Amino acid sequence: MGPVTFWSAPYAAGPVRASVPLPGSKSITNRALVLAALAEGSSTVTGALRSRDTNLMIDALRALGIGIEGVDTTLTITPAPLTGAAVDCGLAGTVMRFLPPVAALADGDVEFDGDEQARTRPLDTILDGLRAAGADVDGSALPFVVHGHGAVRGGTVTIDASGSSQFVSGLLLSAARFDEGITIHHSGKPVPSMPHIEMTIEMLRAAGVRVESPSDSTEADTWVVAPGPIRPVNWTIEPDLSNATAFLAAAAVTEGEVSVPFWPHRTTQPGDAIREILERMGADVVLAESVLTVRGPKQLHGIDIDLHDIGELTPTVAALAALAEGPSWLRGIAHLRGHETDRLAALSTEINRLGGQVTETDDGLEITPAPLHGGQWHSYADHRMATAGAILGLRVDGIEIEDIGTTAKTLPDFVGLWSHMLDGSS
Ligand SMILES: O=C(O)C1=C[C@@H](OP(=O)(O)O)[C@@H](O)[C@H](O)C1
Ligand SMILES: C=C(OP(=O)(O)O)C(=O)O
Repeated sequence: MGPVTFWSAPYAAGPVRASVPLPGSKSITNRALVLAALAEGSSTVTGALRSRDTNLMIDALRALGIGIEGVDTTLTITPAPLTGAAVDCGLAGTVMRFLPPVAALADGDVEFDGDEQARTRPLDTILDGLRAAGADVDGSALPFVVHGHGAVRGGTVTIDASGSSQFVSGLLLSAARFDEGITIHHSGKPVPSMPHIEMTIEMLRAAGVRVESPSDSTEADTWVVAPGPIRPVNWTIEPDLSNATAFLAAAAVTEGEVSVPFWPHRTTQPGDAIREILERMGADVVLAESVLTVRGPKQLHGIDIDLHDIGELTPTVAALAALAEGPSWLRGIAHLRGHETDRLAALSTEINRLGGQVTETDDGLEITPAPLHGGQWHSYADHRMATAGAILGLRVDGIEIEDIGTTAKTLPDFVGLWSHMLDGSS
């Protein structure tokens, strides 16, 4: 670990006005890579995100024997027999939850490890689920080993996926390659981040896999994947809408105007919900000809919102709420305690350090706006904590953000894009 560095978050003296094109979605890129690796022929990925999380996925698949060629955002993936390997998950939920089922199909031992902080992220649910599907797995958290035997039986498994939707997505992505496919029953509190499971299902169907989800059967909380081939696909990746939210928030908090081009008309990305959130908070939001434009109001309203399905947006919404004129309640997000860091604790600690008034509840945050002052903002190796600090910095002079480089998890050029966005502002 290098020395701790702090970045002076730029203060916006006036309204921010900019158009900001964003790189590809982390969630779609990493699903496309996994499906391409398991397909029956070569696939391409165009507009891939290249960031720490996606590069870890690429490195891991290569280590498992998959051919991945190409430069930058255009990749060709050529499946090959899966072999034993060592996989570095970093802090990437998509790598640590999507690859164990792939590893179980390999011939040989696959050793998983990751960042120190990743060792506390929940994994037991998916590793137990894999064992129930007949895989040979040692361990319940990072580091762990999957002893691949070239095939997985599959069948019916019951898991409690209330901690993360990625437990369901991870099993679904590989299940067509299991001898019996898979039937997943969820038993427990509601599964969070359902749009991310929809994303998995849509992408599986695009690759010719037969999937039944609760929305097309009478059985709640049950997903079924039939065994069968995964077709190669030429994937085109949408821009990352969750990363876009920080830039759109810049317009919302400075009475500015920010546009994001190539906004999809229909998407499973949770980031799309920022449109409704910003409107409810008083911003003017227009989607026309694939360009999303947000115009900030004189003063943002507080919001009472259940973010269970779209927890990824919490750090942005918390920053907006801290700068609003009335109180906000962010609910349904207890599972954020298992994200990159305990995001409920991190957001309340850091906003309060700057003079804010945030209380953690059982399943969320209560945010009462208070005059904020400059000071240090700790990132906890969490890309979205760092970007939340940057949003506050636009309105609060003197915020110093620890380890802004952590944004490379999903957006390596955050500083460049943020500075460029501010170039044209007065
Ligand atoms: O499948 C995915 O790509 C993701 C699912 C969600 O995870 P949780 O269900 O753990 O919140 C989300 O928060 C994460 O950033 C990405
Ligand atoms: C929770 C997140 O990431 P991960 O994919 O590592 O779970 C996130 O990006 O907000």
